[in-house]
Amino acid sequence: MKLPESFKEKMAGLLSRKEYTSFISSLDEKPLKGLRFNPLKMTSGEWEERAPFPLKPVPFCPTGYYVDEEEKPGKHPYHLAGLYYIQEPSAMAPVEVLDPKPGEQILDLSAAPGGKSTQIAGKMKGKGLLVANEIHPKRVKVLVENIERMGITNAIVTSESPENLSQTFTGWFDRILVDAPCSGEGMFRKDPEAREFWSIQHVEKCSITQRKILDHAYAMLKTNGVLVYSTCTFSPEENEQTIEQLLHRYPGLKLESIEKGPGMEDGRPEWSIHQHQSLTYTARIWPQSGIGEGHFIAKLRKTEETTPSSLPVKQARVKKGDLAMFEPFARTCLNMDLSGSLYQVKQQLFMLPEGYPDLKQVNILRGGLHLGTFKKNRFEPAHALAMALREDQVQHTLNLKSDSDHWKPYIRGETMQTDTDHGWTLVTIDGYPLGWGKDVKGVLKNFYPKRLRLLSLK
Ligand SMILES: C[S@@+](CC[C@H](N)C(=O)[O-])C[C@H]1O[C@@H](n2cnc3c(N)ncnc32)[C@H](O)[C@@H]1O
Repeated sequence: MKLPESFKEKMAGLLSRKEYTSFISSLDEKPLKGLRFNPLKMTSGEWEERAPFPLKPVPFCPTGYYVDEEEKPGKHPYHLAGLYYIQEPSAMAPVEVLDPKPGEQILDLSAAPGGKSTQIAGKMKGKGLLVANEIHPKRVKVLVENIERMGITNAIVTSESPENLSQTFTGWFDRILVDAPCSGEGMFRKDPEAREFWSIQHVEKCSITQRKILDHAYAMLKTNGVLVYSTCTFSPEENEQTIEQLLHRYPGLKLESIEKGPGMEDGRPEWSIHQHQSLTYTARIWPQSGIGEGHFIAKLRKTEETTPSSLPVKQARVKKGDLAMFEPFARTCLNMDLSGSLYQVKQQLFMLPEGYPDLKQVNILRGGLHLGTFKKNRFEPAHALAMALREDQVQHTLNLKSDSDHWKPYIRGETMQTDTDHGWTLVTIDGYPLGWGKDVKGVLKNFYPKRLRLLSLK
């Protein structure tokens, strides 16, 4: 592999000769591919029964699997149904270290495209509140799509700088993940652009950004809260040195030891300025380990007393006339009660997650589960709602089978023939939702979102 000369020189200076040889030769091997099944939609037993290609478990992530190089998991309809998320295996490790629990308030500060947010949500089981934030306005759209595809109901998607977000959420979160923007050396096997873009100056620039992000993350953490910092790069400036400086700035933060399974190594105190031995508590994954492309992870706990912002819980609210449009839909289409937590923003209807705070100064792209849109005299359900339902929660389904090609016309946006007149119908693949159709007198009008039709057929 063609690598920047100054990168090679730097790594040769850091690693022993044996380590360097095995590191450099591993970069000539094929990158590892992986996916995580979605525990919000199925159990691991169901997944193992249904998995459409051969899989090998990722040792450090119970929902993670290695996928053979020749498989194309992005083309299977189970991907469209949100049954799994395609993710490089070592990127599955930080959320296992974060260890989110149902009912907690959790922030993913740099969340797009959503690999780690969707993993966090899987562990929260729909309980508590996940704030998935992405500063970049374009990238946040993909984040919303992935949150919706995976059927997540308890997330707010925001697009703010860490600085702005910390004005609202002082001392508020039980757990925060900072999966920082970095120089991406762990992407070298996967992404030629990462190799071309690399420079010593970029490493330095990233390390400055990371330090600023961490200052704001610290401010947003509760007393006793857990902060996990991760990067997909090898440079000490962005890893051990960033953590070392963070510990100097905040004596109230304590490093906690990460349990290392096979292939995970300790962080390197000798690569930091003050060589704190506790930096061995951090974890490194190297490509030569054979378990993933490369990551650095640190786990910290805040011991300093912090007064949390007092944020009032948002009150559910829908205009009476609009509610009268939603109710017939709910009565004739759903087998579940959604009333009580409904909230309206102009023509859009949402289901608020439990304990959803009233946020005035935050740019919110998705405040909970998008249920649908009030049109002229009718309610049209959202794709996000379809993706968050189970087939037993609706009255009418049209089930397509993944072992025939019948699902393809649906995701191309074509109408389909039925011999019924059921109205709103959940279209499923082997029983798992793909989207909505409206069945009127034997013809199912297609409501698979236009923006996804193109993506799905690529
Ligand atoms: C490594 S990626 C996140 C990947 C994501 N956690 C996942 O698992 O899918 C880092 C993210 O940080 C965002 N970012 C860039 N500059 C930032 C800043 N100053 N503050 C916060 N986030 C930033 C990038 O737009 C990018 O989406």
